[in-house]
Amino acid sequence: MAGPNTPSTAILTMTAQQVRDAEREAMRTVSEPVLMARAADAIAAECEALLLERHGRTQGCRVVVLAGSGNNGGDALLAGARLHYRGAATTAVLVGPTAHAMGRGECEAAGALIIDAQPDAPLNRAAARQAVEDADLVIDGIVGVGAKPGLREPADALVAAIPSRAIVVAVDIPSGLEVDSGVSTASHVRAHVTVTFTAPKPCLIEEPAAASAGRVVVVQVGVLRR
Ligand SMILES: NC(=O)C1=CN([C@@H]2O[C@H](COP(=O)(O)OP(=O)(O)OC[C@H]3O[C@@H](n4cnc5c(N)ncnc54)[C@H](O)[C@@H]3O)[C@@H](O)[C@H]2O)[C@H](O)CC1
Ligand SMILES: [K+]
Repeated sequence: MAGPNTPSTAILTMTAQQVRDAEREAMRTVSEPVLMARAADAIAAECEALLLERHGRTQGCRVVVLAGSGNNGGDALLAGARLHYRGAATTAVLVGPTAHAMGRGECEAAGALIIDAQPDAPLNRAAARQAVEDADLVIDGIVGVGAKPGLREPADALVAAIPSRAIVVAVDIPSGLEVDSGVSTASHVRAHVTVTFTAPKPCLIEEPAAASAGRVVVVQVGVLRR
């Protein structure tokens, strides 16, 4: 609940549309891959700090990236590739009908394991589920500000399989939440930390949704608040 010194959320937050407009403006001078690389650097640094705090190392820690089709999945895949280069064992689980090309390419180049959980392939689904159950850290890149609320299959079942001991880091928002409100009725990710870009979104500030975001880290990637 807001206290006397808490600024109004209208001042603090940016809606999905406001972020999209600001991002479009920024991309007149900075390319999308550069913005995404900055986002991925920040996500990977946060994940590494969490793994060091919990396990004393990154080396050998099992990182699972749940990646949807959009740029949110791209950010998460790029972060997973960076963690793999730093000694973590990254598994990228693709939960959308397509995968972000640059993100997938960087995971492949790094040597991370890639499981496409989308086609109706029971073996892939079982392998994806096992990877999630074994994870030390899960990066939620299922959807970001481009999303409609709720989780679809296979993401829904995979999120339900995340063990309570795993650290969960959400990219931009916990997937499944309604970006611009505090409503949290649809199925969604429950994160320990949310790494968000440019400004917090309303769902990261307004209760009850905010309870699913955990600690919120706001990262400036070069998109100006307007
Ligand atoms: N704001 C910034 O400065 C930057 C943000 N970045 C990241 O980009 C995403 C937004 O990416 P976008 O491609 O526009 O959308 P999403 O990835 O959120 O999702 C689109 C994708 O998801 C499908 N979809 C929609 N709803 C659902 C659902 N409920 N379940 C499953 N799939 C769904 C839809 O069909 C599309 O295919 C932002 O959040 C940041 O992470 C930039 O990387 C850097 C700058
Ligand atoms: K997300």
